[in-house]
Amino acid sequence: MTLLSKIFIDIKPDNVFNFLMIILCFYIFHFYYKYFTRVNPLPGPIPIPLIGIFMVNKDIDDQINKLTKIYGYDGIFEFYIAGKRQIVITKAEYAKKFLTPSAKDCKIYWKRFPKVGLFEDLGTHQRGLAFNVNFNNWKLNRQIYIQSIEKISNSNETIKLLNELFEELSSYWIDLNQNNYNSGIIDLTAWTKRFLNDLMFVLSTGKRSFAINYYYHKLKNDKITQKIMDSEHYIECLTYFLVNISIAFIPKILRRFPLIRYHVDKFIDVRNFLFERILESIRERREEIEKISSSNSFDVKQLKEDLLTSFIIANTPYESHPQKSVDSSLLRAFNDDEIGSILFDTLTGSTDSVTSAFSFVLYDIAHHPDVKKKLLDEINSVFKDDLYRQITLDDLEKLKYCEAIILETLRIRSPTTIITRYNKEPDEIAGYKWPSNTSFVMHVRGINNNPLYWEDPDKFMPERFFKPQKTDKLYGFLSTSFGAGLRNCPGRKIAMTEMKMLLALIYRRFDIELADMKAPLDISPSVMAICKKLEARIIPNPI
Ligand code: HEM
Repeated sequence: MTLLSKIFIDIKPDNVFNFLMIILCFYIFHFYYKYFTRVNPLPGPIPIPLIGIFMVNKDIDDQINKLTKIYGYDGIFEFYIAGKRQIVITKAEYAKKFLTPSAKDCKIYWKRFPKVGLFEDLGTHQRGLAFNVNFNNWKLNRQIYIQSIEKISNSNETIKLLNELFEELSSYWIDLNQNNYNSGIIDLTAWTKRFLNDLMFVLSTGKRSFAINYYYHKLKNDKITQKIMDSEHYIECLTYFLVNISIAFIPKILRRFPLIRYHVDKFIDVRNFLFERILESIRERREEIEKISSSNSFDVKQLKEDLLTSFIIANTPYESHPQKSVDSSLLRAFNDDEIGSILFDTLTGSTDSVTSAFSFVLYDIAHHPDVKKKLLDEINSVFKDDLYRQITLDDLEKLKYCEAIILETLRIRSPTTIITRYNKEPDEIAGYKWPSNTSFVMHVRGINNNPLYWEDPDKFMPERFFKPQKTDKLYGFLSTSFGAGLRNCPGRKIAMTEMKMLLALIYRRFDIELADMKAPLDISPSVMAICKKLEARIIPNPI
């Protein structure tokens, strides 16, 4: 018997407890020693070791917002999340290096995360977009992504699809209304999420999913087929993944702890299920493309314009715009896992974000009758009495007030709470010199509601966007909700198209009354402000 095993056998439960207590005391001492000797001490709450400062079961965006109001007056403060120091920036001037980065700053502040724990274990940190930590690989993916998403963001086909899906949705709403389901009250967040999922599924994979169909039949207690049920399970998984994304960052050493282990395993199962569904679509589409392209009369124009097709033909002779200024060793066709990772980021990033933003928009309109009146006036002036014709791209162009409402909602409250960046090299920010790998957190609401840049920042005034804003000069765009600089949100155009279309489509034909005007927004306690539900009475306008 070795000396070591003898020692372990001799250990009694009391000794184990004492040993653990000594480690804990040591950890606490070490934590506070590092805290009190940290570089550039900034204002901020004193952290609790391991936990940091946040109540994990409460709206995190709201908690950060309260801290910003207490400590963020100078544009920079600090807080701790799970034992790690975060430098919070609430002044656009200090965030300029992330917002409008020069070529040099791009390289320094390109990283969103230093490590992406679970994704590294799954090997997906070198693929896709959102969690990719390999600069050259990300750059190529991003270039191809921008070209592909540009094609669908403002196309006539996308607008036609939105019109058609809405016809289906409104027929369900009218039927529920006629049958006085739940006294006319429906959950608008639940419907929007399913509508947007069905839309993005077609735009991404060319295939239809049946989430709105499922939801309607579920409410009516109808019999539901397996195919339709699958769409619903998929949506539940998408939301679970996004709401619980912080699980991916739990340090490896903690992942097997009894309570944590269950959540980590569930998170991986959900992620694998979503990924497998995407891989299925890729395999099907590859077969279709091979079949069509083997014909003698094949013309590239015969191929569909969805994202999946664009990724499959990227870096192949079928691609119309070959990629430039990227690492030439990467110029080969994507394999299934690479395409899967890009589509995965699209499907997880596009449904709950737009759903929540749109739920906030509906909530704000309901609480501002003057804004609602102006919105209805604009809709009436564009569509006159013709409420049933398809909305076109030209109509969308004219809906300027609609757009201003969305921007104002996103300014006041966005689904995006924070935007993170790590500096690859030591650098100076806000007059302080920071070592490399400092974690910077741009607080979206902190900048979007800062009185330095916005007149009456707490007031809901869509009209403000008809005048130039101070922020135009600072970072050249109106809202930091979609992130900033080199790594900003590539889906912002399609997100705005979806929300403008939905606003016009809904208010052209329906009136919305919130079920409880006094209720605050119902937000999940997650790093992203995901709206859980928005109950409202939806009343068809008299024809
Ligand atoms: C209102 C809706 C949306 C909001 C508020 C939003 C916000 C954001 C933010 C803040 C980021 C990080 C930006 C940064 O770090 O600077 C981001 C990244 C991203 N978003 Fe969105 N987004 C929305 C909709 C969409 C949609 C509709 C899509 C896809 C169709 C999408 C796809 C992505 C992707 C792929 C990334 C990762 C980009 C990269 O790492 O290069 N988003 N989004």
